[in-house]
Amino acid sequence: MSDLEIDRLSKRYGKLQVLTDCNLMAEGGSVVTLLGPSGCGKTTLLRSIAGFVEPDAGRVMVGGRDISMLPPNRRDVAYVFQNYALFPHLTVAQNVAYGLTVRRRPRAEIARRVDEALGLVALSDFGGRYPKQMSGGQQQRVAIARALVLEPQVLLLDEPFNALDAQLRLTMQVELRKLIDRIGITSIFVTHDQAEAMILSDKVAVMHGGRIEQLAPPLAIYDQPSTPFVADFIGRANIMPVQVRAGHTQTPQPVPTPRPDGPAVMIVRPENFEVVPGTATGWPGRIGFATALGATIEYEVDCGMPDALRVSMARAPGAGPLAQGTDVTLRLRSTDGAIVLAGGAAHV
Ligand SMILES: Nc1ncnc2c1ncn2[C@@H]1O[C@H](COP(=O)(O)OP(=O)(O)OP(=O)(O)O)[C@@H](O)[C@H]1O
Repeated sequence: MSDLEIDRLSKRYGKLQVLTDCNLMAEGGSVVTLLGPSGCGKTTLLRSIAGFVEPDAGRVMVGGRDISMLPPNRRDVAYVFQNYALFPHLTVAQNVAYGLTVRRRPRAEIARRVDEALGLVALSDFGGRYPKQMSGGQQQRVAIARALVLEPQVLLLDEPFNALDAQLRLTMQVELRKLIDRIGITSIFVTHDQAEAMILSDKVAVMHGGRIEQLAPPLAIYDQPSTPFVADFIGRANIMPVQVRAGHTQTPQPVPTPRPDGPAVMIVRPENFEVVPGTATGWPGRIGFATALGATIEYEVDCGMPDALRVSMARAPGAGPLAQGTDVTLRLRSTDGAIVLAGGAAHV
């Protein structure tokens, strides 16, 4: 159960700065997810931990030991690839045994550890099969067993569920989280799927343009995003320019904030707005789009801002949405739930 620490890691390819001053701490036995849009540097950071990429600056420490200078096979970390990378001509057991075989472990030890690893991923009876005789989810479990058999200090997983359909993906996410809890291995997981990050992670590192913009537990990121980009990437967000004066936003419902006077950005989650017909205290607007999704009703309300404001309200049994074109007022359910950040939303 070793801690993993990344200290001011940077990497550039030619003129392209791919990682800038990345800091990250994963406590022993916890799962940290690297989450961000395509090209933000997630895989490069993961590969730097594994030793497949040589950073220009910074350190990687496992259990307090600096492993930055070690080759990949001496780092005590295991890597699960997106496409499983199983050897088709080897059986499941031989695939799982591979890393131990090249390390020339005694045969009896290999047999015991392969049995244990297959047991961990609930594939004890499948050792004699070939990869092509297994489903996608089973092949992914073989790939995970092949990593775990090495008993690494750190498990690195690069979008391991990409090839699976939505239902199986969800099952595998839950299974993987339970497995990691059971064996208590520090794990770093790459995904661009925010729901996956919420399910799997103790902490999420939201990456943007080669930087880690926020590192925090998933709900803390949802409730207290540190930048408009993070707010928009995790869940849905209404992002509104506002003015702050004397500790409050100058908005129809003033929101208290410690920010100094001047321009700021207010973030309101769609479920923190409610639509009330007619005029009241709040943002006056007109319903531009309404749809009932079963459990919720979703509105887009034109309040004279560049973007319509989005609202998500619980649907009472039998109730339908208000008609498009209805004049309404948007109200905050909770001023505490509105987030006020420093001004200059240009980087959203
Ligand atoms: N070996 C390389 N040489 C040059 N540029 C590279 C190399 N590897 C990655 N890059 C560039 O670095 C940037 C980050 O790539 P990376 O694969 O880390 O992103 P990512 O966040 O994992 O993206 P995705 O979600 O699409 O896999 C991209 O612009 C990519 O083109």
